[in-house]
Amino acid sequence: MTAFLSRLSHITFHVPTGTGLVSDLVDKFRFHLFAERVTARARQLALRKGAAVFLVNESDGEFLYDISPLHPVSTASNVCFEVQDVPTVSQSLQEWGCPLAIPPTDVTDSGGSVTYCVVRSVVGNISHTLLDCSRYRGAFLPGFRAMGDVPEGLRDPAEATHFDHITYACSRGSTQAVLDWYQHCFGFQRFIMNRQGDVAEGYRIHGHGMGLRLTAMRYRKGSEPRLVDDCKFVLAESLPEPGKNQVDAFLEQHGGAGIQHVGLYTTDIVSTARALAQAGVRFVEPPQAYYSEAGKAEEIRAAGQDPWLLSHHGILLDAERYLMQIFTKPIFPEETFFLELIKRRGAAGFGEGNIRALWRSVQRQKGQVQEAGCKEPPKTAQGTGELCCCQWLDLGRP
Ligand SMILES: O=C(O)C(=O)Cc1ccc(O)cc1
Repeated sequence: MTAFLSRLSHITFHVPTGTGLVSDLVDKFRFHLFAERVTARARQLALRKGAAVFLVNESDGEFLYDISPLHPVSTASNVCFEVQDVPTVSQSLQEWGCPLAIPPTDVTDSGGSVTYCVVRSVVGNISHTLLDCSRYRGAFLPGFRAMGDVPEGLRDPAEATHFDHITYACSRGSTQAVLDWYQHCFGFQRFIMNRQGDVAEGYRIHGHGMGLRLTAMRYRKGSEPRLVDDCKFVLAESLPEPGKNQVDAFLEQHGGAGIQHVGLYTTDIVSTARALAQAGVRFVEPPQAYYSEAGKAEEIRAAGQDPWLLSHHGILLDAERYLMQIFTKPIFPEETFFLELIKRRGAAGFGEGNIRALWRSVQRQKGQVQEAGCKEPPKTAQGTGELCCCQWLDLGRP
């Protein structure tokens, strides 16, 4: 029997003490710190934005609800799901040859009790904590102390409602094995991101120095596919092409496959991007050529959006039934994990059109620079002179 998941609970980071991740999440990304567990050997802090919850584990001490990954760099390494019956799920996983890193374990405090286990996935350092919280009424999990209420009522201009998707950077040639594992263990199902996608091959963006294969999957609750607003998973694999792209950079600097980015859903991407930028979040700046590509302004207007506003904030619009997205710069010193804001209007994909459009705009902008004999890097949307979209995907970097 497949181990069906009830819902995504939270995503866990492991960082050395004093990295500043918690203060960045609070001060810049406007998450609310709502629960903590502090012992002599570990500090675990839970932060929330809408239904999106991050758990930050600091130092490599004894954590509850996860293994100590002893990873050389800061990492997001655990996607935690709620399940109904941990002992049955863990037995099935073991029968399929998935060894448990932590067997079913009960933790109790005055709010009730929780049973959990941890299974290592087949992707890099990613593991999954499986939790049964049905007997728990506390703020987060047993062992955590509540830290004040999340403000309600007033609308937060930096709002985000939930995790839209989680993207894994996968090693070359591993996509099929990853899909098979998630399908077999948790009943994940592949889905086609857009009309050009292919069941066997996923969506390939290939040629002229750009090589990326994107495949999407989502989990099922019981026998039903989850609703569209539930968290989806993207497998990003780099294809052999000259030059290094963002997935290659992740694999190298992270020390193997792992969680590359998380998409936070927002209903008002312009307000959220503006509020986060004002709070100090650094976003990737697409080249101006992205917005001046033939037909782009019309496409943006046809979607009811303002081309100037989108270009001012660096928001991308993929017009295939459309979605808007904006990427932050990596949040750790390495070129590894970053966040994305995303707003969908009917589109189920992940901005594949944007990746192509960005690539074309980089090529055009490079062409203009060469024609003008210009040695300076071309200006970006916000005029800083940094060609940040190259940094984003390393699209066509010379
Ligand atoms: O657009 C998204 O959110 C994706 O998940 C697609 C994607 C995958 C890998 C990248 O390095 C950049 C973008």
